[in-house]
Amino acid sequence: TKDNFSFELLATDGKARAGIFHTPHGPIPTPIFAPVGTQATVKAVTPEQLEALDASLVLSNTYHLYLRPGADLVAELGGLHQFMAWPKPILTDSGGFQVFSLTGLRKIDDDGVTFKSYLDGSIHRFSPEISIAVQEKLGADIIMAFDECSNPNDYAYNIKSMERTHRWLERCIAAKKRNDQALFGIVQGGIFEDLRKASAEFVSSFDLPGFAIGGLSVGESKAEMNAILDIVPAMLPNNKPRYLMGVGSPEDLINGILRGIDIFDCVLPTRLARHGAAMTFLGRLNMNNAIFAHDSRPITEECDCYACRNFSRAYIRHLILSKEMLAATLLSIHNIATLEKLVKQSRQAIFDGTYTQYAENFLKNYKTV
Ligand SMILES: CC#C[C@H]1NC(N)=Nc2cc3[nH]c(NC)nc3cc21
Ligand SMILES: [Zn+2]
Repeated sequence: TKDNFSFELLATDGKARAGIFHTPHGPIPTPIFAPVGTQATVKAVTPEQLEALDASLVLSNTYHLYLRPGADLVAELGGLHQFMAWPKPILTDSGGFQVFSLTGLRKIDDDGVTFKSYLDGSIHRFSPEISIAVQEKLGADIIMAFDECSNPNDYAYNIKSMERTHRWLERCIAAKKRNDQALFGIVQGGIFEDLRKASAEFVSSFDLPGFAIGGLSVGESKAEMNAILDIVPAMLPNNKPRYLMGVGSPEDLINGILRGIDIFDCVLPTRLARHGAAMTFLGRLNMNNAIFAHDSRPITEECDCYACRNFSRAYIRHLILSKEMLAATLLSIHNIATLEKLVKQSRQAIFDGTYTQYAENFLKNYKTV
């Protein structure tokens, strides 16, 4: 794994960092936002459009692809990069979060979990070894440790599930066979600083190519998330990428970068798009709104994405009201472009040593819904 992956820390500005994470499928400039392609597609967006958006990392999900079409089929067809025609870096989540959040969990024990398929209710088993084997068949560049995702507020249970997640990390490391995939450990511990410290120290004790902060963006308050982010990143090795799972909105990205996070992923830009909402640096625009009926302007004047270069707000509103599929494509392109622009501007500000001002200015103008 060593020679396939390396993290170059190029600049810091306070806790904010700018770098490059080198992978077998190319470099990932950080800070970076990764669109989510749960079932081996970023919904409503083609790989060609993602390339045009300068996306450099795309996520897919082990849980979903294991259930359909099956990891063996993906491997038979050349692995995820060939299967979804995405030649750049891919990250797969381990199924840890999904089996706990998406399905009626049947049973959890120290060996693994038994769960029901969200597709047909059939019974399946996941364990650290099974998750790693599936992720090795899928072939992503970055793979995640199999962790237990517990209620972030239950102290006693968090101790138990953190211990289990730590045992499972050791089993993931032992089960790994490929050396062209980077296994990221996941720091747990809910909203509890002492547990987070214990988890960060344990996970950091392994020489892994990168580290994720899990257990956030699972319903805790922004204040609770920021309090954890005020302390955890600095507990992780400075020379490895830090990945905040499932985050987030524009303001979450800014707050995460300010606290030393390098990699983000979230379904928000594409999910909002499918519900007719456009992301802007000032907040969200609900494109269904009648105020846009005669509005010939692009979604935002400053955006140079394909949607803003070619279409008016009135046209996009028409597509939404007509339930045309192009609405989801244009708004997804725009929303992904918006988050990629945010992280690109952040990276430049970190090189310029002006990130604090950039972040303050952004948060002042941004109206959280
Ligand atoms: C507890 C825990 C945990 C983390 N564990 C794994 N494997 N994946 C995650 C995905 C997430 N998505 C969101 N929010 C949308 N929070 C996440 C947290 C995790
Ligand atoms: Zn745009």
